[in-house]
Amino acid sequence: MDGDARKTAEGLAYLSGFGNEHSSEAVPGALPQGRNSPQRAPLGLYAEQLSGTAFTEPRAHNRRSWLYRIRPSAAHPAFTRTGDGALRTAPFAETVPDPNRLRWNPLPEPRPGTDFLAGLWTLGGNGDATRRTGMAVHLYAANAPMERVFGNADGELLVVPERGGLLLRTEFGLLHAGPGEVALIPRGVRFRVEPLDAEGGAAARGYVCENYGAPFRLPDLGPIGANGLANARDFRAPVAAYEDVEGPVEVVNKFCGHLWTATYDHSPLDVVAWHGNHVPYVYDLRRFNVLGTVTYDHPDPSIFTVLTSPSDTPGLAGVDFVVFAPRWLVGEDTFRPPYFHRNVMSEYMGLVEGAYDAKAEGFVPGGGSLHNMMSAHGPDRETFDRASAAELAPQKVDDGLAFMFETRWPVTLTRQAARAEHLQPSYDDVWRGLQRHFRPLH
Ligand SMILES: O=C(O)Cc1cc(O)ccc1O
Ligand SMILES: [Fe+2]
Repeated sequence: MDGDARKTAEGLAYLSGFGNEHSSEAVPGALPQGRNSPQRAPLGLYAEQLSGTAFTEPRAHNRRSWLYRIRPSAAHPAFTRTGDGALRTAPFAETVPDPNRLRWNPLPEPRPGTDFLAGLWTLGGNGDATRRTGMAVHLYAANAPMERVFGNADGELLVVPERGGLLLRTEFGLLHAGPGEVALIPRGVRFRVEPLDAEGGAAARGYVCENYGAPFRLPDLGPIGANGLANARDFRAPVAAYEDVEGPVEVVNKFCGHLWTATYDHSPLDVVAWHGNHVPYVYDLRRFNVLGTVTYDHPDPSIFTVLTSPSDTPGLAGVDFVVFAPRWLVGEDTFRPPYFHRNVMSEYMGLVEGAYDAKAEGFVPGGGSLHNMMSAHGPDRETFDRASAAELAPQKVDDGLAFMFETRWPVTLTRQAARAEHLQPSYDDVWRGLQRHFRPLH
């Protein structure tokens, strides 16, 4: 059974560790021993493999799981096209890539009865889902539980709640993620989302990075050593839990950018036992071991990488998930906030709570900013003036939680993002009025 499972505050049990060969059974004896495909699987279950990487990828990166389920996934009728709503997928060609610095306010409140899938709204992205490369930035706002089940063939989904918690019912079991945590649903894994406990009946809100490329993994630590940043043991996978439901269940499948639907005669969340490493997980960003300078200068934000999806070029990520978590700043003779810069990578940033140390105003929880490849950005005028004059005592930055999806290619906007009412009209103004201070000595 799940001897190593630990329960959290929400009463859910989890298995700990990133990339582990986990195993779990909701009914004792459901998991075959010594082989994956016995002639007859225990308890009359069907055995099924779910591959997240090619069979032949190196063992260190290979992802697959074995599922023991009431019906095989193959037992379903044909899918037919359904509306894509506000969901868009790479390649993104609705607009011309924009070199401007852009910033959005939060999404408007959704209509009552909006579930997580209907509440997904795509901002933009890059690459090509059919080539399993690139990424998309989505936001979500949901005020109703999903009745239907969703699965995404196009990539994995990294969910970053900003307001309200989410209960994720997956083929592998239940996960809970609230603001300050992230949840990852691997490619192809079916799930249903229930928004929980957003205050005053407000919609649950957040961000989603859809990663078409190689599955997110922990970054190498190089000279940092064997510990630090996100520690593997803090990632939590669910324990097996299944629905034994006979009757119509709608299953929606995102495939190469479009939504397809089929009505099954049973719930596909019918996995009684499983083992493997292609599994959903949650991670509490407050566990991130933030490293930084103890001498001088502002280090590059790569030291804040939680998860990375590598490309074929060593050191070049398809997308990195980076978190700006509470930390001490002690740099001497140092401009401490993020520096002015132009980056070959493209940066989408969001805010889970509080404020961000490069922006005095206008970058708000639930909103986001995009600084595409080579666009000049950094501290706003107010932050520059304040930090240039600040007394450099040790300072705890603990009034916010920001994050970045940093990607190798420019993010091309969807039409709805380019025309959105919640797109801020004069973001450039935050860098207006930066005074010249140059005084040549002669
Ligand atoms: O633009 C940003 O705010 C993100 C960022 C943070 C930082 O500390 C250094 C570089 C960088 O792009
Ligand atoms: Fe930046």
